[in-house]
Amino acid sequence: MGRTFDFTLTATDGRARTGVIDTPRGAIRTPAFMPVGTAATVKAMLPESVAATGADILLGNTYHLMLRPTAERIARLGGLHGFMNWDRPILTDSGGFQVMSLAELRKLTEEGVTFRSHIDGSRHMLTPERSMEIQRLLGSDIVMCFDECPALPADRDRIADSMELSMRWAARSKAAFGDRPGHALFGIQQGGLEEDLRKASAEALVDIGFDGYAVGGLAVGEGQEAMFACLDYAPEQLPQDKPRYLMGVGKPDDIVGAVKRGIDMMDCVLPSRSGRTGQAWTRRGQVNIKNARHADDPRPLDEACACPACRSYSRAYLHHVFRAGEMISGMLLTWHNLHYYQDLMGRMRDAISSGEFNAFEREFHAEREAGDI
Ligand SMILES: CNc1nc2c(CCNCc3ccccc3)c3nc(N)[nH]c(=O)c3cc2[nH]1
Ligand SMILES: [Zn+2]
Repeated sequence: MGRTFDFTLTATDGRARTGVIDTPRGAIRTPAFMPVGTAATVKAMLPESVAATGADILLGNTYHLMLRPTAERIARLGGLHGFMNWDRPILTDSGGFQVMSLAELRKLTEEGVTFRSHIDGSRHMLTPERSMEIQRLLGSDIVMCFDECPALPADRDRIADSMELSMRWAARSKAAFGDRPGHALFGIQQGGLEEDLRKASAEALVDIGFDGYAVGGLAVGEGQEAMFACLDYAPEQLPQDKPRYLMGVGKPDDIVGAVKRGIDMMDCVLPSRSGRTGQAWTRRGQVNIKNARHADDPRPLDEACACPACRSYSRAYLHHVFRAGEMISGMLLTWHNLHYYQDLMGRMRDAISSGEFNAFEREFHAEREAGDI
């Protein structure tokens, strides 16, 4: 294992970029999509299957793992990589976002957030310092600052106060993180949809100094148009020589639009969560496999797809096992969706490398208009 964490840009096309993040546990090709492994598992997938889809890195979560089985237990067992049998890079979120969206009886102060577990009601506290300790115990390669992500819509004063709190927490996160060669700490930009507040947040983070920078506070109900309007300026407020990570995004067309606007990394529960409900993402749009029209269809989900579901099973079979509630249904559709997302990222990396991103984007949208899927 080397001891470095380095980002190298290999090509740009307009504002879109492609490159590689070298870490001691392996390289991350960007733009990258990171599957979410909430409770130390990418639901319905074996780790080797996640790797087979082309994922170079996956996400873990401070909030879920601190509650169960606790970070201390995972550390005693050798850390998250050994625990969940994934030896490539892991990025962990800092827990703040999940506390605000999952926990009960939350109390937010300058110090941090106290809350009750959504699992058993036990009382817990997360602070920048505790979040850094948990992520160190987990052994994650990319650590996220402890931040506050305000729900939108919110008035400007609320957004400003929240952003300033997050910047104070970013400084405390950096101080608590210390100097850990081979491990990275990412700052998280806040500021809602306010360009000047986003700028102030970016400047505060650069002053503190991070190995990468996330665009936080989006994909919280503002809608694609408002998100893209913010991405028309926010990524370029962040250092161009460091990875830019857009948190919690998104649907395939969100991802294409974000890469077009200079984003290098994304994560979303959508491909795995929707796979478990029978929603398949294909080049030609979404297919709900539970729909009766698939009951006798001998064709694969997507003729152009090389995943195990599309190579070896018919729509009729997938329709049947979903209707019957069989476990293989979620396994096959999750695998397909994660494969489709990684295939999309690979096609974008290639398009940017050959200076053909605009042609790629046109083709991407044209295929989806084709209809009849
Ligand atoms: C969906 N929209 C959205 N997600 C956001 C997240 C969470 C990103 N996903 C992490 C995750 C990890 C494991 C399991 C599940 C999720 C954010 N995280 C932080 N720290 N800050 C944000 O501003 C922020 C904004 C977001 N918007
Ligand atoms: Zn497939």
